[in-house]
Amino acid sequence: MNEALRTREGCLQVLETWVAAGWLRDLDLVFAAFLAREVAGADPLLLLGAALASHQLGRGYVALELAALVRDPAEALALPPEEHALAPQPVAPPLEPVALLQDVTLGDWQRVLADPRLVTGGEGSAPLVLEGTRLYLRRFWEHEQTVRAGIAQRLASVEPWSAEALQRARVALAELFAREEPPPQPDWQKVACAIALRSRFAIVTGGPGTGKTTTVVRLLALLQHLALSQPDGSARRLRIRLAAPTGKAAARLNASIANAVGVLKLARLANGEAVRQAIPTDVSTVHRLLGSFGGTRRFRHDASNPLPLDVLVLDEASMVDLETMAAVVAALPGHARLVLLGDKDQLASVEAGNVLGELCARADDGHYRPATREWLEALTAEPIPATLVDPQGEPLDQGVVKLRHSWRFDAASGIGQLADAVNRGDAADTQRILRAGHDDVLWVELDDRDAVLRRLVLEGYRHYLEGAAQPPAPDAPREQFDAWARSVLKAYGSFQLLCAVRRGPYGVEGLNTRIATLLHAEKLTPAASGWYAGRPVMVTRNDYALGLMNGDVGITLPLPVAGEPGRTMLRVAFEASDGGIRWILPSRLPEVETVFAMTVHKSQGSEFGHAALLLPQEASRVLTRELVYTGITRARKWFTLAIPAGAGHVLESALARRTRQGGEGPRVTGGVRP
Ligand SMILES: Nc1ncnc2c1ncn2[C@@H]1O[C@H](COP(=O)(O)OP(=O)(O)OP(=O)(O)O)[C@@H](O)[C@H]1O
Repeated sequence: MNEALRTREGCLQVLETWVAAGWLRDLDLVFAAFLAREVAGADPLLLLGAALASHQLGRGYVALELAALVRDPAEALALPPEEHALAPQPVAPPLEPVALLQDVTLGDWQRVLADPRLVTGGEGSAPLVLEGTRLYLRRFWEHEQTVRAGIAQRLASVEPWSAEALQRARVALAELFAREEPPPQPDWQKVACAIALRSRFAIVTGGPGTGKTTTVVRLLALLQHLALSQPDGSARRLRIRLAAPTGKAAARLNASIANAVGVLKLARLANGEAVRQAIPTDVSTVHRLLGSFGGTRRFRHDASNPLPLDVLVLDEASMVDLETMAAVVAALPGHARLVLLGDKDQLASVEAGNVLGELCARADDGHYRPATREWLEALTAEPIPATLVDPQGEPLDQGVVKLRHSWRFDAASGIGQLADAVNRGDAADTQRILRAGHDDVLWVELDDRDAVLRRLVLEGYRHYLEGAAQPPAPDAPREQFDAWARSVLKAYGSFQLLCAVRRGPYGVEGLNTRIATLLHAEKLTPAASGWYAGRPVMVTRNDYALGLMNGDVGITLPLPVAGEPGRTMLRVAFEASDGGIRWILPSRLPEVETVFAMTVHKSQGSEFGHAALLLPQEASRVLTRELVYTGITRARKWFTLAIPAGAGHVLESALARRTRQGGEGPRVTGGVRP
């Protein structure tokens, strides 16, 4: 074993050099040092394991997968980080994990982890938990248990239905899905409603425009109709709440739900209008729903003070991390239904835990048991394909449904086809679609002198910047300024440049500076740095006092100063979820960055008329199939893929690499599967 692993001091020293080089967080080292102090004689390798399990959390993995670590330490830990080539180097390069761990076997790990003072299989209160070959920090193991138990309990709630109740549900479903034009068979939206009706837990996953919102509104109508028409005097209105992980996602769902409720065809349901009135359209963020205490991890609603509701719909669930999901599940009353909506193929949350991706890992193939199929066919009269039936299907499979038909992108649409090819990791098909000359998909090569980039951003941003330069008359009422800000924000939202990485010439940091300079040179903005009218900014940290969340985007605009005619002052205009405009002084916004270019990660939960994805010159670990897919699916009407000259291989390598789903890398919530 490496010399450094013979003593605790040696081990901690290596960790210190890793922290100094920016490879590990301070937190990871502090955790290992704390355990070294608290437990006399703890093995140095065990301390290393603790620091690495903590490091993995910082990377989004809820556990350290020891088998993967032994197989390939550099890949399993992403150390040394690839971007370290771009960062200033410390004087002496640190010892690399590959060298440190080269002769450490799985057996060595298992031996040192058999120290019940620090590691158990879950019992007691030791700070680490070992489950199989996965090493957890206890808190995250507990979160996994909470989610697993909450889902299992709800899935087990399948109760026999009376023939009368089944008949009422069948008729109501048929009414809700009655159409002039028959949809492709089976109608997965209808099947999804039947699946969600059967137990208290369901996931509806699907790509963009497959009708997740449409489906959930019909499901809520169905549930409310059944509850309101209970024949035995127990009729009552269900308490339904809608939530999404970010303010932006909540605002978007708010608008689409309101629209979908408005167009619901309920005339033929006995209590149709009462049902419509009983479907809420206001969507809150998960944090607001749970009642967060400022920046703390505690919530007002938890197991001891459950949420007062009967049905919770959680949209954009792919962005929900394990800790948040555990908080949601813990705060649900036992009888409540939980319905998750999201696109399983998108990037997972930045925080630890790819919950939706893990839960939907088998969704493509259904795995419905014959009894489930029978129930679905009886209720919906839709034929369930035999290929999706599996007598060995797991309980979780019975609660998951994938919508398979896009209503937004028809078969001829380039965006739909491209998203599908990327999702399958089919490089040849992706190339073919990019070159096929679709109206909605463009492929461009970036040059050294930024001529193509210039054209893209001028086309994309000119419209909103010209709007930003034409404020109402200084004495116009505030409402006019609000309306102006709303129109500028809307125009800004019609185009977005997306980056895969932060650093390097095609990383978000460098690009934002270049684009600001470029727009200023074109006289579209009054300055290229500092605060200026038209500067778009993104909040980078939750600010509970201001009510702004990480990821919120605002635009800097001049606003007249009250009582001082003719004088204006720059403010940043943010659109609130109710459509109102909030004008915030720039000096009150310490944590913001310019956002002409945005990372794909930050763009999750948003959509743009035209999205342009810029790939970097080099392949890297962060460039994955899910990232490219997420970038493409941000586009509603047009998508542009921009690749630096000579970097065609970057796309191919991204398609061949998956993030945290399946594959060889550490799995995240592998234990969630009941
Ligand atoms: N069964 C259907 N028949 C006709 N049009 C539909 C149907 N389902 C959805 N649509 C239409 O397709 C579009 C997308 O639907 P919806 O917003 O429900 O999808 P989504 O999966 O929630 O989309 P997003 O990608 O925005 O999350 C909407 O315009 C909707 O009216």
